[in-house]
Amino acid sequence: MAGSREPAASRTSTAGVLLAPADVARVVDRMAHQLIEKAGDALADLVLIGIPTRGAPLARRLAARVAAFSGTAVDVGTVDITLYRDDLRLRGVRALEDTLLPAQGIDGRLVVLVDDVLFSGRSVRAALDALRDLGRPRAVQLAVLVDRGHRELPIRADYVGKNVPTSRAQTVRVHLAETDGTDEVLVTEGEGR
Ligand SMILES: O=P(O)(O)OC[C@H]1O[C@H](OP(=O)(O)OP(=O)(O)O)[C@H](O)[C@@H]1O
Ligand SMILES: O=c1cc[nH]c(=O)[nH]1
Repeated sequence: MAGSREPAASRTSTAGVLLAPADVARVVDRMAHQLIEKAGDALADLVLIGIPTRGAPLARRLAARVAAFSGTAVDVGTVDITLYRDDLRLRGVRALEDTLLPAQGIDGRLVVLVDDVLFSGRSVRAALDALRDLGRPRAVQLAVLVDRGHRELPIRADYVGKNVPTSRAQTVRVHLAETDGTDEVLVTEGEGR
């Protein structure tokens, strides 16, 4: 019917477990294959830089899977975005995280920023600002396990594990074995991030 719309309920996810451990493993493997395919001959130049907290173990996992599938070792690192956030004053004091770069650095290389959730895009913007102080990559791309929409900046991911339609009132929680004891992605109601 002209002008008809999907009911609102079908445009958001139902609260609960969105990805179980096996799903997370499958999604990470798919992203690793996509990284290999898109990097092509530049695979040896690839550096996966995780955004703490959970982007860091995610980057290490992706690197391990890329190496397992391609036979090419991939450099990993982490970038602390704490002091680059535009909501520093709103969020209060947070401990600084590690910024760890591979020995070769990032100049002239293909850097893929890795995070667990992409929401407003402000964490990624902060990571881009932090990278600017660390070197000059040939190109920077973005890989996220979950894109939940609601961008507030012109930022999009090059690799998305799962697109999850959400309402603003919902929260997406990613748990990883390294930080939380298990792998899962949850959608919860009403935490209002
Ligand atoms: O696109 P955005 O609106 O910036 O939201 C996404 C960010 O939010 C979460 O981090 P959070 O700041 O909650 O810290 P954490 O990683 O330490 O949990 C998540 O890990 C992303 O980094
Ligand atoms: O739902 C959200 C929003 C921002 N960051 C998260 O980790 N989850």
